[in-house]
Amino acid sequence: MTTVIDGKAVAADVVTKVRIAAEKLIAETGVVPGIAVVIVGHDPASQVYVASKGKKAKECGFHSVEHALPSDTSEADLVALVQKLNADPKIHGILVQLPLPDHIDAGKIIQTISADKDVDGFHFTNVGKLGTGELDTAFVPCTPAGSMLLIERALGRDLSGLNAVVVGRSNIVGKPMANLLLNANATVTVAHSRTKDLPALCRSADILVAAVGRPEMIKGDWVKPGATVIDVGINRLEGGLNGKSKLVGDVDYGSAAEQAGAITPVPGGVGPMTIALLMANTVVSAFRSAGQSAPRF
Ligand SMILES: Nc1nc(=O)c2c([nH]1)NC[C@@H]1CN(c3ccc(C(=O)N[C@@H](CCC(=O)O)C(=O)O)cc3)C=[N+]21
Repeated sequence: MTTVIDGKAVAADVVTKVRIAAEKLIAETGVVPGIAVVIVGHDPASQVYVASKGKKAKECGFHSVEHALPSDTSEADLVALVQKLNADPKIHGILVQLPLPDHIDAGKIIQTISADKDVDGFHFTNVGKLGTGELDTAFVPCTPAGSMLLIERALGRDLSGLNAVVVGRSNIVGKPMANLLLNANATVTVAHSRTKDLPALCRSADILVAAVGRPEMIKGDWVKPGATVIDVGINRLEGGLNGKSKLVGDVDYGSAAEQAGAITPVPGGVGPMTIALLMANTVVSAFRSAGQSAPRF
């Protein structure tokens, strides 16, 4: 029987733990975890994510601010805002929603965020700490960290001896995902558009993570029977029911679910975990700033 991994339920568990940790920190130190989300421009999908981040932050009892800037905001003005947030003692987590407009150098903005408040885990310091296994003081990117929690829950055991294949090599998902799996003792292969015989490689995976951004690319006959399949893709397709758009992953869910031992749906899989781990990283940041040992998630 295939297990459908309930990302929404696991995310709700994580959010409850975050709220309890936040209450404890507030009671013991008076420090209220604070998050700032910055969005430039009007991309409707981005606005939806930013709104749900604000809502979850309130649920966790955080101080939460949102800066919605016009699409013609200059790079210098955005740098100045990030510097102001870096210096603001009420803010423990800063997230600048990506992608940014073309006239702004996203890399420069990310490196301007203080590594201690980089709850996205994109700053070189945090990338380096993940790469060297310094997970106690790193911030790990939210989507791979959330995917890892789903994998651990689905398997309920150490990953030693298991083959993991990550399809996609982005800095945001593929590369950090590979590092996390390697840290957990899996044998990891990272595949991408130039990989030879991708279906055969995928069939070798006990853990298959799809993060390519191509709707329904990974088919059922690419999945090893019993494998754990994590679908990071969020692709909005036109022509769903009643002319509404339809959300699909990078995995062809119908055929893959027939092979997989456990599989994440889209929506309701990795997406809610991303937001939950953002809250977790923010409360951890607040604990660190108060000189307290941070909870683990
Ligand atoms: N600096 C930065 N950090 C991010 O983490 C970041 C970002 N920029 N830019 C955009 C992407 C996208 N992202 C998602 C978060 C939650 C869902 C999510 O909750 N999805 C729901 C469905 C939502 C829907 O219906 O659209 C689900 O999969 O069930 C999706 C996508 C975070 N991102």
